[in-house]
Amino acid sequence: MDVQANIDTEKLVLDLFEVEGVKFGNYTLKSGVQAPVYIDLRVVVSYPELMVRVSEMLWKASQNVKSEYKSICGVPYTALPLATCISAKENIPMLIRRKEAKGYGTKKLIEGKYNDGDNCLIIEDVCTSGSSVLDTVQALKTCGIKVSDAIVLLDREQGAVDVLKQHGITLHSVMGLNQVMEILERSKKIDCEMVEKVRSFLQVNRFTPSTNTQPCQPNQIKKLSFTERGKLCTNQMTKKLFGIMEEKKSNLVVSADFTQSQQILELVDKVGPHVCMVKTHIDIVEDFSQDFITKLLQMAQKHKFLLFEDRKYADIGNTVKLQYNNGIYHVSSWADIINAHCISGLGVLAALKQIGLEKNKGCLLVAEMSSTGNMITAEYTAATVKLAEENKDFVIGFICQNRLSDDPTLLHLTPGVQLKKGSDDLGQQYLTPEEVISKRGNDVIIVGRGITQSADVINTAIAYKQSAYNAYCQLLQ
Ligand SMILES: O=c1ccn([C@@H]2O[C@H](COP(=O)(O)O)[C@@H](O)[C@H]2O)c(=O)[nH]1
Repeated sequence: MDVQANIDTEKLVLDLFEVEGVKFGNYTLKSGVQAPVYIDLRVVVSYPELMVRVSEMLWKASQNVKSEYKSICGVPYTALPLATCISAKENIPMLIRRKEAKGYGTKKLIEGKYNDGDNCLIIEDVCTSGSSVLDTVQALKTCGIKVSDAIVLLDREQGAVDVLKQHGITLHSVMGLNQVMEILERSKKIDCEMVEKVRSFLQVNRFTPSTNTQPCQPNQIKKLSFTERGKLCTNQMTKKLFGIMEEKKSNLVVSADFTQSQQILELVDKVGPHVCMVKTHIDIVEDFSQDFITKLLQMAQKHKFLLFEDRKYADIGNTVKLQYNNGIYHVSSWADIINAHCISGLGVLAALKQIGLEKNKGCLLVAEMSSTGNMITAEYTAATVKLAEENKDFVIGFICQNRLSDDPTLLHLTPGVQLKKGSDDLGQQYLTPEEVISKRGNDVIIVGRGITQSADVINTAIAYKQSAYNAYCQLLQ
């Protein structure tokens, strides 16, 4: 690094420290991990001179990029104004990645002009694992745009270089966290104790490139208890569910797939003390009545469980809205949780949200299915996970077969569970509770016929509950 670059970096670090862009203390990161240092470059928009300086340094670092590129794209949101400054000053076209689910208009993931096969340079403010860069790369790829390089102002040096390399992307950084620490210690802004604390944090908390493209393995998942995960949630429904699971020591959902309301009520009264949730298919009930719903709600209160209507909404937004709120079932009036396939686009989620959000309801996205030959692809699952991560105000997790997201505030609920591995004669496939929780790293088992068709419903429910909860406890050790 030349002398001038060193001076510029040092000044920038001190200025960022002054405006609290770099902070020390005890911070909970997105992954749920506690960190002694937090970098928050969102503040630079309030200091235009600083913002220009940061963008100039990013541009300087981009001079090391060997590949040609047609445009730049900032990772939303913090790097958006930085990319805008570079684009305007250097006269290089910019692309914008749309982050929110947009249920109307052109539904474009990427705004701006581009051609198939164009190369785009990514601009980012801070890199930890490289996952935010990869999200933007994925969105660009969906539109036929290639990415070979990314520029970041501050690399936290926790493994992003290797993770991105595995995806064919070279990460160029203006500075690393260790360099930031050296500058701040030299300038007496922090003491050597803090430097040591951050260094050992960086050593222990490293992200490594995955060895395959399969969903993350349980041993990669942070060993947080349901209570600890509940504390990280801002979504009240997720928080509530984590609380019930811990209090009742149950990560069991029973699927009450009976066609007579009395059968359901009898089942629910027996298994209620042992489950965190009861799942219904309300449209198979032949004698549906408001009185049945009233009694079901009373049971839910008596035994402290949530009600999940497994309707799997999948139509266009307007229809879904009517299905959720109207008809004879008025699902939104009694079900705490519903679920949806996002096959028809973002309108489904937008519609359910319009009704459910103000009633404090939760939604699970169907990301994988248990049935043999189902047509869900890896790309569809990945897109569903992204949608969930971007809509956590309403989405509480997934219906899935594997752990799909390492976000501790998203729940993974798995149907297709019996005490013995097997299948039925209509394509349903069963895994054991241990396989689902310990090996695959999911949170909750959903059991239907394994319990409902047993001669001893109560003791069978207890056996499933203990098996799933013990598997969860073992993961924590
Ligand atoms: O992929 C999926 C999604 C939902 N289900 C539902 O779960 C229960 C399973 O019942 P079992 O009697 O335990 O087979 C049922 O209500 C399904 O509609 C699923 O099985 N797989």
